[in-house]
Amino acid sequence: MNAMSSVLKATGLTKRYGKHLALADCDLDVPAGRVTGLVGPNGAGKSTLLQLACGLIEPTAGTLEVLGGQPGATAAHLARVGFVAQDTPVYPSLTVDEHLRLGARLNPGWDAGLARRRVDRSGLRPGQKAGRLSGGQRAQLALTLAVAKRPELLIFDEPAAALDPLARDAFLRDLTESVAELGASAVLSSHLLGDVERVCDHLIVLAGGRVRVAGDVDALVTGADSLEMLVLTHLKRAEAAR
Ligand SMILES: Nc1ncnc2c1ncn2[C@@H]1O[C@H](COP(=O)(O)OP(=O)(O)OP(=O)(O)O)[C@@H](O)[C@H]1O
Repeated sequence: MNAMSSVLKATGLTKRYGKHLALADCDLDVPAGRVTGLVGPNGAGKSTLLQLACGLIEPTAGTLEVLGGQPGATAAHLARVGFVAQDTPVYPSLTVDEHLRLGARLNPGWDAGLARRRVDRSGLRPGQKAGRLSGGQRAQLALTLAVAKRPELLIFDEPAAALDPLARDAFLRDLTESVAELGASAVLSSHLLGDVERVCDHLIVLAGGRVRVAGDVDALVTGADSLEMLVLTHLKRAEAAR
């Protein structure tokens, strides 16, 4: 378990695409050792925040520290973060085994045993081309590639959205187990509030590029409130304030 107190710390974080303001002056402090759910309507800025956290794009203003450093600044920092992007992209013409070999070559901390165990357990055939995998199998492969880096932080952008209920159940169980096994932290964006309620113990609600609420789920969801009611209340409030 790492001793760091924040995995993600944003101060005045702002991202513009041309004239469009995707994130506006966001302050965030995501504690280590949590599974954080990032929720919000379409276009809220969730993918933008996660891409900034992976160093795929740069902020327009403000700062974002990930694991105490600048996202994606060095190969060593990249190795500490595992990212599973929306639609869980893989290389269609490479086989499952070739993906694992590529992962081993690109990542200094690659855990070949862990990767092999996950592939066996998910029933993925080593010789199968990734382009022929089902959505659920592709998500399992993408999760394996992210986890076998043994990152300190796993970032997931709606990874389970296209999965059937059984595949989603297996994927979420796997995700939770992987985070626990690694002693890692995770940030997961999702529209599926039931999934968030099941796996997350910290919550960020984004709407219109602004942080509407952030905190531990236990502290935020009190009394008769459910996580779904809490999120809906904040989203309706944000909508009314537009
Ligand atoms: N590369 C880009 N160029 C221009 N505008 C962009 C770009 N990427 C995102 N946007 C805009 O920024 C805003 C935030 O987009 P983002 O993808 O971060 O939202 P999101 O919360 O992930 O949405 P969804 O739930 O639909 O995936 C949207 O209005 C979107 O149209």
